[in-house]
Formats: sequence, C-alpha cells, structure tokens
Amino acid sequence: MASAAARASLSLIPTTSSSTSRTRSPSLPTATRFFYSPLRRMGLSAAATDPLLSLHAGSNFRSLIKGCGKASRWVVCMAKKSVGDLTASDLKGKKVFVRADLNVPLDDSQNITDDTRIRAAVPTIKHLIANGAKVILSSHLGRPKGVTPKFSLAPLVPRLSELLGVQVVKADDCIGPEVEKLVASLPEGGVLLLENVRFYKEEEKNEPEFAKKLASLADLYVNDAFGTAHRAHASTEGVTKFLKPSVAGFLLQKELDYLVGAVSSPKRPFAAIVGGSKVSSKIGVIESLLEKCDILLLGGGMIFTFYKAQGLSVGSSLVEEDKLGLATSLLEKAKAKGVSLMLPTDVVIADKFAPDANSKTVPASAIPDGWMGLDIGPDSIKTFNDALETTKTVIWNGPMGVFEFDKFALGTEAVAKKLAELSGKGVTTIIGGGDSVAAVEKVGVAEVMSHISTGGGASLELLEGKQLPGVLALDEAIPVPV
Ligand SMILES: Nc1ncnc2c1ncn2[C@@H]1O[C@H](COP(=O)(O)OP(=O)(O)OP(=O)(O)O)[C@@H](O)[C@H]1O
Ligand SMILES: O=C(O)[C@H](O)COP(=O)(O)O
Repeated sequence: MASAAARASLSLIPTTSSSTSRTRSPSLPTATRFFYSPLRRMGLSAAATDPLLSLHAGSNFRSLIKGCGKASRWVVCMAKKSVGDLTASDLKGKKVFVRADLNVPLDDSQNITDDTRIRAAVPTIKHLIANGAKVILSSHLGRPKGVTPKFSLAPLVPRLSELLGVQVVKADDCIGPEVEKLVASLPEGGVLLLENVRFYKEEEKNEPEFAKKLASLADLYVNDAFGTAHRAHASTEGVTKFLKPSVAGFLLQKELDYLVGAVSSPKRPFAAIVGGSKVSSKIGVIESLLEKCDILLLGGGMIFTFYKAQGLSVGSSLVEEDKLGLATSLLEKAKAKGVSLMLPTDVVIADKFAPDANSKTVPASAIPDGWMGLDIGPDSIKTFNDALETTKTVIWNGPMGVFEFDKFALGTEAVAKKLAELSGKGVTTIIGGGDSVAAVEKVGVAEVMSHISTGGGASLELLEGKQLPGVLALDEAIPVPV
C-alpha cells in the first residue's frame, strides 16, 4: 500500500467542487435523433454551443434548449436526417444502399471470432426489411490491396442471415453488371451483400466516378458504419453526393448520442478514465475531456511519463521522453480547470515484459531500476473506485495495464467491474472503443454497460472533438418544434 508520503509526492490533485464553479447545462438524456443548430446565434450557454454538441447531439436538444430558459417555440435546427424519419411509403419497394461497418475479426479458418459489429448493424437492416425496402448492404473488411480472397465478405453471410431471419444473397463484386442483375432481382425485404468495397482502390481515394457507380445501384442511402465514419471514402462520404436522401442509421445515431451527447452535456459528476499505452496517442482525448469532466483517472503505460515529469524514478517503464513537458502542462491544465486528475498511487511492477515475469506491488514513487510498471496497484484501485462512487456519468478509454497478461490485468478488470456495478445503479457508463471493450468483454460485463462503442479510431476522433466526414455528409432534417 502506498504511504501518505508516497501519495503526497505524487501531488494528486484533490477533487474540487468543480460542479458548482463551472458552467453547467441541463443533462441530455439518451436521444433517438440528433441535431445541430446555430445555437450561438440564439445566445445559448457555453455548453449548449459546444461545437461538437451543436454538430452531433441528440434530439433532446429540445429539453436542453428549454432548460436554457429560451422561450422560442421553434428552433431552426440543421439536423441530420435519420432512417427513423423515413416513412413506410418512403421505403417500400425502394433500393436502399446501407453502408455498415462489418469489419469483424476472422480466424485462420475464416470463422468470425467476434460478431459484435454484425449484431450492431441488425436494427437498421431489420427496420428496412420490415418496411419493404430492398437492402443493398456494403462494407469493407480489413485493409486489402486489391482483390484479396481472405478479405471477402462471404464468411459473414451465414451469421448475417441468421440474425436477420432472411437468406442474404452475396454478390461477387460491389459494382458492375452482375451486381446490377442481382439488385434487379432483389425482392422487397430482401438483402444483397456486396463484396468488400475496398477491393477497389477508388474506395479509399473517394473517387467520384466510383461513388457514382455505387450510388447508381440504389434510390437512397443509409450510413450506419460508425466505425468507418472517420474515413472520407466513396461508400461513406462520396456516395452521398449522388444519392438523396442520405440518412443516418440507428447505430450511428446511438454512438453519437453517447459519445457526443452524453459526454458534452453529462449528468454530473462526470468521470473520464483514460488508459492505454502512450500519452501521445491520447493527448487529444485527454485535452478534450479536460474541458468537460469533473474527475480524470489516468492509468496504463502513459502514467510513467507523468511520474517522470514529476521527478519520480520509473525504472524501465514505458516513458515518452519528448512528452514530459506535455504531461506537466496537462497536470497544470487540470488544476486550472478544477478537474480532479488522479494518477495511480501504487503500481504492479515486473522484471520483464512477459506473462510469467516476477512481479510485486510498490508505491509509484518507489519503482526500482530494472523493473517496469505493468498495472495499477490495489491501493489505486481502491482510490479510483472511491472517486467513481458518486459519479453519474463515466467514460472509459484504454486499459489500466497490460491486461493481455493475467498477472497484470487486475487493474483493468477492477475498472470493468466497478463500471458494471455503477451501471446497475443507473450511472451512464460509456466504453469508448478499442482495448477497453475487449477488457469489458473478458470480464463478462459488456451487457450491463450503457454503451459500448463499435468504433476504435472513430470513437477516439469523436472524443478528441473531431468531426466525422461520414456524419457531416448526411442530409439535414426538417426543423423541429421545441
Ligand atoms: N504499463 C503499461 N506498459 C506497457 N503497455 C501497456 C501498459 N498498460 C497498458 N499497456 C498496453 O496498452 C495497450 C492498449 O493501448 P492503446 O493506446 O492501444 O489503447 P486503446 O485506446 O484501448 O486501444 P485502441 O488503440 O485499439 O483504441 C494494450 O495492449 C496494453 O497492453
Ligand atoms: O476497425 C475499424 O476501426 C474500422 O472498421 C475502420 O477500419 P480502418 O481503420 O481500416 O479504416
């Protein structure tokens, strides 16, 4: 256990009463539609005019705006149109090009090892089937250079058919006369899965001629590929220039509702937990979350750069020497903003980077030479759990340690278990993609979380405050009453 002296030497920044000292806005409950609006012109609060929120946030903007005390009965919202906005008559008999992210892991025998992304795509497709649309389903798989059989979408057909309750037809290409014939013979409620759209280099180059060929297959476009929404590719962005309407699918909406809506206007206290290997890959996320959260808990390999920046010895732990100044400035920024930034007080160290390494727990201020920190220690787990106890919203991105090795997985598993417990008490728990999703699944608590993102890079970019081209390209909805 870390001593009081060790704690002090880490200069933990104490929790502040930030929730009273900072601008607050009403919280956004989960939304089913999302809108953005020129809110600044309406003179709304800082939180309401958050550029991200104004771009992507949920329909309960209505309550947000009401909460801001504005009397306007109508707000001219530039909203993203949703597949849920389309009526049965908009869809019946229509050919709908659906871009999903079916980029699932396959083993050497081409078996799907995790079908999460297929399951996540199902609600939108089922909605279209139920409304008599003809679904032309498109996705990429992996990063093929030209036609590469091991990246074919064929292995997905049985699982997709099972989940949808219809026999999915598979095309051998994604454009061309054979595909056109299959589209022409597609019945209402039928599903045609196009071959991997990345077999054409024009996809990633977003070539208009290729996008036009994809678009020519259909009458309207639905983008439900959240995991690929950060890519301006032909099937995610280019195609929208040739297909109207171009609308958002249910998964895309849900991801935005949580990763933008719930994060930009959270129920407070709002805690963010950021881990992973390097501080350099999380700078954007940390800086962006510092603007929004009340508590920031850091773990993973990045903590050693923070320790070193504070003058501690870190043995042979992972350190980014060129980011020491940045670590110091992030600590200062947290302090200035009244965010309670907490670093682990103790760590589990190893004598080598291996699953069978010798290990022991030491105060973070006492890492011996030749040893490396691979997990947060029990004292830190307790401190983190206590800090999370009163939160109302928690977002987590990145593991607390090398969770791939059982000996160093306890910190990550403890966070997963704590979030599951909080979820059961009504706390909004958001798992922001990447390895933390794998950790939550390993612990078997995925089902109880409020939201588990299907995006790796896309969720990271959203959390960094970036705009996603696949979202920006979609049509805007009609004004909504408030
Ligand atoms: N103390 C540590 N030393 C070295 N590596 C660590 C340490 N703690 C965690 N890691 C490693 O960090 C990796 C995850 O880091 P990464 O930044 O990729 O996280 P992520 O954001 O969850 O993943 P993704 O990049 O897929 O979104 C894991 O493989 C884990 O083993
Ligand atoms: O797995 C992902 O993150 C998405 O499917 C996007 O894949 P990409 O990084 O190859 O564009």
